[in-house]
Amino acid sequence: MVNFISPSILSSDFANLAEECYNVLNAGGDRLHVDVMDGHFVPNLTLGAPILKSLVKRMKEKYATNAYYDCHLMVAEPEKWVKDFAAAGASMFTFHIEATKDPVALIQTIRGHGMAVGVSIKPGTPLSVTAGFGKTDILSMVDLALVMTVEPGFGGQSFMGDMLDKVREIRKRYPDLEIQVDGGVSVDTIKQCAEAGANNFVAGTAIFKAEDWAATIAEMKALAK
Ligand SMILES: O=C(CO)[C@H](O)[C@H](O)COP(=O)(O)O
Ligand SMILES: [Co+2]
Repeated sequence: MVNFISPSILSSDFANLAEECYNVLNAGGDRLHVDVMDGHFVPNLTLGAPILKSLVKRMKEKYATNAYYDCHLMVAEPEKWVKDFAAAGASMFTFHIEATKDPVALIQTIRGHGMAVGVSIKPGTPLSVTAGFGKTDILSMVDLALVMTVEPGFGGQSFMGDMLDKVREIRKRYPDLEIQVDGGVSVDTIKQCAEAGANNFVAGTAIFKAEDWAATIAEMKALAK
């Protein structure tokens, strides 16, 4: 299975966002993880589709780069933002299972707008919730499952190792599904994530606050093999 390192731009210098994104991809980052927070679903505010749109445009025009924009929507009513994120250039739209009443319809809407679909689950939410929306398990309908390894809302928090039980359970049931872990992932914690079955590793602080981004990403990749 292919592994991805997804640098979380939450820990980048927002005043130099495009340059930071270009540099982190050059340092070996595979996909850009864009944390969208609305001050309701989580107690923090970050960025929305207008900033993503400017970033996508600058990356194309200045750096000739078509990056993969993995957008993690930590928002209430994610349905409201599908159209805007698609228009802004999002590659993947990951919503929280706790934030919607009708994930099946939401998944169809996201796909209808040409984006890949991810579903995310907070630490306190049992995995069984994803099976509670009719006959079909939500995990069988998506491209990616995001297991939060911190309480969503802020970068720089401590990794919650007990969340890896969810990763193991998903991997057992879905051998080919992309499984992302997000929160506190670093050179110290990535190996256990990979061993549990994750193949997509979000890291903000661990990369952007490191002195040598390329060396850190290379080390993370080696540990995840
Ligand atoms: O979704 C998130 C927080 O809600 C971030 O993606 C995550 O916290 C990454 O930051 P760090 O690697 O610093 O923990
Ligand atoms: Co995130």
